[in-house]
Amino acid sequence: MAVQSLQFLFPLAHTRSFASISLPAHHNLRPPPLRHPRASAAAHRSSSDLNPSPEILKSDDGIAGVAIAAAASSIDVDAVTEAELKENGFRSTRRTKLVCTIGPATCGAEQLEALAVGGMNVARVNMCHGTHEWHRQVIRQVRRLNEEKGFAVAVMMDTEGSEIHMADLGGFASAKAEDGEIWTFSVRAFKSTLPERTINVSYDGFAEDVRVGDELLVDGGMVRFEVIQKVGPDVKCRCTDPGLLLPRANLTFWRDGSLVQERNAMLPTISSKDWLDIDFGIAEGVDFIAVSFVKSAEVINHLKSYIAARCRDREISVIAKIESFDSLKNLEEIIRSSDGAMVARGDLGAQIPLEQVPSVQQKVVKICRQLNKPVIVASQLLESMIEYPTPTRAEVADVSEAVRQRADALMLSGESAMGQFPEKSLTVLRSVSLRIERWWREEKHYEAMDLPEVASSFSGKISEEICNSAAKMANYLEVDALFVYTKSGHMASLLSRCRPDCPIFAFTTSTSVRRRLNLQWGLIPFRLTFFDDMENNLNRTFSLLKQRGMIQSGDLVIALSDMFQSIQVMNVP
Ligand SMILES: Nc1ncnc2c1ncn2[C@@H]1O[C@H](COP(=O)(O)OP(=O)(O)OP(=O)(O)O)[C@@H](O)[C@H]1O
Ligand SMILES: CC(=O)C(=O)O
Ligand SMILES: [K+]
Ligand SMILES: [Mg+2]
Repeated sequence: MAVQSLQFLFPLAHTRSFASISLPAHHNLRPPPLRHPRASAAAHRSSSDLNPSPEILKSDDGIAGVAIAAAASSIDVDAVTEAELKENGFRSTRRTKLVCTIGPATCGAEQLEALAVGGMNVARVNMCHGTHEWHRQVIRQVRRLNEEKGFAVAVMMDTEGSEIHMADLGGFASAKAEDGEIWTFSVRAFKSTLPERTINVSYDGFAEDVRVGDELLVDGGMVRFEVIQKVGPDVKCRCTDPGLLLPRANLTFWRDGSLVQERNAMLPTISSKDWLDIDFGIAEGVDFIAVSFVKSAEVINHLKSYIAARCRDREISVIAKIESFDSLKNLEEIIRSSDGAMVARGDLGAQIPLEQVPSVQQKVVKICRQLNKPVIVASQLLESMIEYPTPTRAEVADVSEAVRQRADALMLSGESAMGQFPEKSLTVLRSVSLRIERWWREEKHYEAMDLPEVASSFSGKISEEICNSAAKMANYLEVDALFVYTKSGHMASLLSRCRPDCPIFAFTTSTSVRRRLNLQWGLIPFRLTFFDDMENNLNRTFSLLKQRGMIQSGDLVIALSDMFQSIQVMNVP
């Protein structure tokens, strides 16, 4: 095996510090091959275009349907990635991850499997809707699919939060508000059916807080009303922008062009109902908890210590949803304390003027990258596909922009939860991501982003330097893949932060770390039992991956490990 290795052996407290560079004698330092043959072959093969092409996920042996056992001697591979790798080659695997909100349109076993085959990396359940029983079924179904069919789909639970929202629509899936119609928003408890054109509101102080003349925005402005009269607990409003009212839609009210935050500003970010949902999520083993309407870092820290005290053997990542006016005031501090962030553009667009949403998105994506936190861009990416089978050109441009910003993940909401074309929507996200990523690589559009140091310890600094250097080397040498052996997943995420040109194969010992890595840009997570030495790990990985046809002799890889703090460059034997 041709190996060049660069090792930084991190000193334990009682050993002496030294760094070594070892090169096997037979191997000369030579200029890099201009283009690796495998890489150029892959680049010429079209991975996919805008036309839905589900066949890219099928392989000759129908791998997506093959069960993969988790024995100590084997490797757990995402069946979908495996098929994508075989089909498209290393360089053309998708780097942008995809999150799908699960709802009535996608909660069945077959629909969930279709999403997993279509490239869903994370399934999101929104606690604003549905019962615990419903959510439990979905979560268990995802787990079953992972176990039986070799997927590595992670589960994200999204809290309701205690902002003001409408109640259910008395059993109706939606209601149409027409221009000029008078609707009543009320906090009264109606015993039997709701009177016509009446909406129940979740927040008791509603009628006291609003004033005649205020503008009421449903779902971030999808429907608008003007408050015309207050009668006790009832608020009469005239519809000024018609549209569809959906159950439990968010409500905000504006006065003289500014968002009104009266007593509702005192509502807790995590309500008592949210705490019950969080307990439920912990018990069901979710991988991520996304916290709605985060206002400060304290709430994130509080939740993290709550989780740490309850799950000793595994971790749950806490994602801060950036969707409130207040979150923008403490943005950096919130992101720093969290394990990732979501640009939740739906509610965000109801709390700040719409024209500010794109710049906030760009800012959040950038801060997350700098602080090494995964970031999800969410809401209305393909909104028209709730009803229609093709996206608008503007939606495709929006998706492209998020991919171009190199966000870790894109999310479907209503498109997959209750739309008519969930799988097609996912196909559009997948093919636009692949196409834009490839274009970006071909055009060599590297943005020079300063990556400030994030490590707090000396050993952390070494890991960070190793990852930064390895990513640079990978681009320069045009290697086929970076291999990283990491127990905690940290070194994999540091590599992902560099957004290298080649995919990152992340090997980890834990299925839970593996699922959580599935949210991060460019990472292809595998589960593997580690040996104590790197040589054995590499040899076994090569032979397992070669057996599956995922790598070939001669492929050029750079391997890193957080156990040995080393960089090795080699051709697959
Ligand atoms: N579990 C569910 N059961 C029923 N309907 C659901 C469910 N999850 C989502 N939906 C439907 O899909 C729509 C979009 O989902 P989404 O998760 O974006 O919710 P949302 O109500 O807009 O809130 P959020 O701001 O938390 O995203 C919802 O408005 C709802 O109509
Ligand atoms: C995703 C979400 O919560 C929003 O966009 O509001
Ligand atoms: K929510
Ligand atoms: Mg929201």
